[in-house]
Amino acid sequence: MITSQRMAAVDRNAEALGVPRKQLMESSGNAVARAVRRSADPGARVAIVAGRGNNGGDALVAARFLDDYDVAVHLLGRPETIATGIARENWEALRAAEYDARAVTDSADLDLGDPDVVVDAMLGTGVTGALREPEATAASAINDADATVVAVDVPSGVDADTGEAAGIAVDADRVVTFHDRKPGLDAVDAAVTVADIGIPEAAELFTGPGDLLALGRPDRSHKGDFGEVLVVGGGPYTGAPALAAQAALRAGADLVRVACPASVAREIQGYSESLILRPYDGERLSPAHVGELLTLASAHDVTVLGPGLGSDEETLAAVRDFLDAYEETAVVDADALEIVPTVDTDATLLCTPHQGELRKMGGETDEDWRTRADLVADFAADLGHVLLVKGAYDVIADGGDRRVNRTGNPGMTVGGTGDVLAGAAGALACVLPPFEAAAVAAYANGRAGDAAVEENGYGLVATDLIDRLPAALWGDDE
Ligand SMILES: NC(=O)C1=CN([C@@H]2O[C@H](COP(=O)(O)OP(=O)(O)OC[C@H]3O[C@@H](n4cnc5c(N)ncnc54)[C@H](O)[C@@H]3O)[C@@H](O)[C@H]2O)[C@H](O)CC1
Ligand SMILES: [K+]
Repeated sequence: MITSQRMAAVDRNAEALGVPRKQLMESSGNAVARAVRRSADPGARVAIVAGRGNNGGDALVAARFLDDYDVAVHLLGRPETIATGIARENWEALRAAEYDARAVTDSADLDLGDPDVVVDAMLGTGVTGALREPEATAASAINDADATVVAVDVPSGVDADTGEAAGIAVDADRVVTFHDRKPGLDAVDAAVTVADIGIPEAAELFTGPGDLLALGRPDRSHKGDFGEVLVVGGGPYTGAPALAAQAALRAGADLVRVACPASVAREIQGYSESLILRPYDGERLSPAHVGELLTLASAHDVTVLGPGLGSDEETLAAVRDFLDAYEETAVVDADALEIVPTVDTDATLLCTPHQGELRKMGGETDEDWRTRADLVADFAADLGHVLLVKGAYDVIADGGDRRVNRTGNPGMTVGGTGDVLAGAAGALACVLPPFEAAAVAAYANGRAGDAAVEENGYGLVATDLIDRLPAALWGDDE
């Protein structure tokens, strides 16, 4: 099963791996032609009804694979309104090769003839709302035809994720869907074929520019309108909470506050005026502070728990008490991680251990990233939380899904890059599900580190990553 949003991400990742969309469209079109061959013998009359998007593009390709059929192509709309270059190029190829291909601008002019097969390629995963004209009239003409209806990817008018139709939808006999089954097809009464269109498995397994699409594009007037992050950190160490807080801001959080011991407040403030501190009395986090921390945390979307807290037993007892009572989303990092396996919490946790911390949590790791991915996936399933295990290849797992991040470089083993990652994950977890937030945070943190090394060579320091997070998250794709 794959949702439309994830399909778009995988599509983009495939392109970044060197498999361009036009090649995917050629494979999709070929799969559509094979479905027509399963529906009627050569010589049969095939009416292709193509929309202006890539769903239509797939069928414009299919026409070239059906020369031994009597094919007529009906493009709904003027050719210059075709939405993508790859679809337009396929239209122009049909015209240049003098296929029977006509543009229908008024649905009253749509005449399917008396086809044996109709290919429904009006709309696929790009449909929004009820079918407008001319697609709506075309859909009823298709439904009235005495023909086998082959739908491309999803019957037009059906939402690929829910299977619902906001208005009229094509009633297909067969559906050829691409790469993986769409959830909405379970609600469709048709014979569904899943066609492999040559998307490498790596496009799903490895993070890539497609994973950033889930973020949307904040308009230029302001950074991502994300949410509010509380960093609970500081004590023995003061740089860590400051790095995490600054990273959360640069990764799109609207507001970040740092809850820290009063004894180190001035030192933490010294890292940046933009930090808003909420000091609690004393030198380190202790159970006495947990009540006020829970109140403070309830005014934020996500808590980043751990940077610089230290591992004093009072502090760890406070971490346990906090997680026992907390029910929202928390990124857990550094010394706080060792509490997670034995705490029974209703909170949604995104844990960011390096391999040493993973072992301290009771997890296993391995030098080979494939083995490590299996071990981390199993441990995440036992733990019941999201794991982002840092390494040359970061492994993200939530017990179901898993992803591997390849961005980053050896320079990033320098102290503090983990705090930056935790802060970025905190901001992203305000707007994305924790698994996606972890994958995007790992990808962006590594890309920021790669950009820093590209510009300055090695000798990277954690603060070099912070300023590069916005470009890594919203910059032009690779
Ligand atoms: N993801 C993959 O790996 C591949 C997908 N392919 C095919 O691409 C379509 C998705 O294409 P897209 O251009 O994003 O959208 P559609 O063609 O489905 O529709 C967009 C098109 O339709 C118009 N539109 C939207 N809503 C309505 C409406 N309610 N009424 C009328 N018109 C509507 C919109 O304006 C656009 O013009 C996917 O399904 C696959 O078939 C690739 O080709 C192969 C790889
Ligand atoms: K369709």
